Amino acid sequence: MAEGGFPPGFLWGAATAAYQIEGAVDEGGRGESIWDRFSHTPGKTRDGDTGDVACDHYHRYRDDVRIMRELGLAAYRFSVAWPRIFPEGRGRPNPDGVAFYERLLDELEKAGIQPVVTLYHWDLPQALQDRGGWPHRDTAYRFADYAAWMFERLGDRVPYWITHNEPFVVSILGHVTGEHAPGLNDPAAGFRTAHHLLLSHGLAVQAFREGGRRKGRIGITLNLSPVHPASGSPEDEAAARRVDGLINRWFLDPLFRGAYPEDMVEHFGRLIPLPEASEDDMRLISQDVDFLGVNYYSRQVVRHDPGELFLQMRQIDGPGPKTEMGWEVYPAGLGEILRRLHEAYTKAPLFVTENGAAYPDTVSPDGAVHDPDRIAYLRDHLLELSRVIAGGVPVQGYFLWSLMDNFEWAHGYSKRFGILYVDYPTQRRIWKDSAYWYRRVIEANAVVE
Ligand SMILES: CO[C@H](O)c1c[n+]2c([nH]1)[C@H](O)[C@@H](O)[C@H](O)[C@H]2CO
Repeated sequence: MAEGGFPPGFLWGAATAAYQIEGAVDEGGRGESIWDRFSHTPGKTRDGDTGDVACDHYHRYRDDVRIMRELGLAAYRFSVAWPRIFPEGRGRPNPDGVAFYERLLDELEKAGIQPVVTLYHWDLPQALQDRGGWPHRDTAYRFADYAAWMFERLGDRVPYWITHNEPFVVSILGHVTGEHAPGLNDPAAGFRTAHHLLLSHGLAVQAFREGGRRKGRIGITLNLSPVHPASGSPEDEAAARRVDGLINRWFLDPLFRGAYPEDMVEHFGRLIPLPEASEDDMRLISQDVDFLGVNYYSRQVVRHDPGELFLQMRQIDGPGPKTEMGWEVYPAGLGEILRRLHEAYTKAPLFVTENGAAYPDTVSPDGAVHDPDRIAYLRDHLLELSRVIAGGVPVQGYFLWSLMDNFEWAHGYSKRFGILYVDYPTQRRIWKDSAYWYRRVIEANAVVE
């Protein structure tokens, strides 16, 4: 392939998530999620922003799919809101809930766009949280029931299923730092959550396989980052290994090696009561997947800090330019992580299921949204991706985060990741320059200027 080129059939997509774009939180029989509860809790989100309306995608999905078709997307990654399917998280399914997703699938099918469905992108039914949430082992089995019901109902229409989006973020930000729903500060609960998320993934894979030879493929999406020491000192290198041990290896090792990383079990075991990892659990967790999704945004740079309780480390800024999230622009990290996965963890196909950047986009007097920094970010990461694929790593698709500006969790609507600008008061979608650019990339199946 020429520099910047991609193989024939490479899957060009964009990604979103239910709570971040749908709105209509009280429509169609939807039950409350932990993000409804969290975002309506004073002080939890910037300016008290909530996903009550978001991008009103629940009502505007036809127009949004039309834009996807005009962009030339081959695939669209979205998540199903569990509380729309099972308002109480369990029991009787809600026909109006699944009907919304069937209408969305109809539009995608008419547009020739392949659906990539994430079953869990953080919006746990509040009713399950009230019964203990992810720290409670039973929730893993409720997820498996939900997943099995979805496979039965939509299995013939969905070519790619992703069980979970970023179990690290759900576990640590939701249950240890408290920045995300349900807002707990309980490390033991965080590690039980991580185990039960992985267990629920395994139970869902088992249900998918037992449901007969389905047309689709199933995988999981992890947020993965290279972790670099701030200096070559042994202390900083050890700190980097510890952070790598939590962000990357705490999830990769169970999924692909059938066991938690020993160095980290020893490290955390001294601080926190860790959940039991039975042989049966680890066998379920490490079943083969058809693909691995990778969400990549930046690298981590860390130094040793004996005063920090959890990992004795301090994250520091890398020297590169920063996005509006304060994340260093570091395209080489995408190649580093993808090559490491292929060499050390799995020969399964890989998908970049999220990559993108937030910048302070504004609408210019000419009505356009000029976002050269985002185009530069995307171009540099796609050039790196092209090199990785040319080097033999089987990356089969790329999903830009995000199709449109949306509810950025605790940051509310203050951060814009979309290639479509959303004017929230009017809900107008305005193509940013990056949208026109991405359409040209897709048309060329190669990075363009
Ligand atoms: C370190 O970034 C994480 O991997 C990450 C970044 N992001 C994510 N995970 C989530 O999957 C999305 O819902 C966010 O909207 C998106 C942008 O913040």
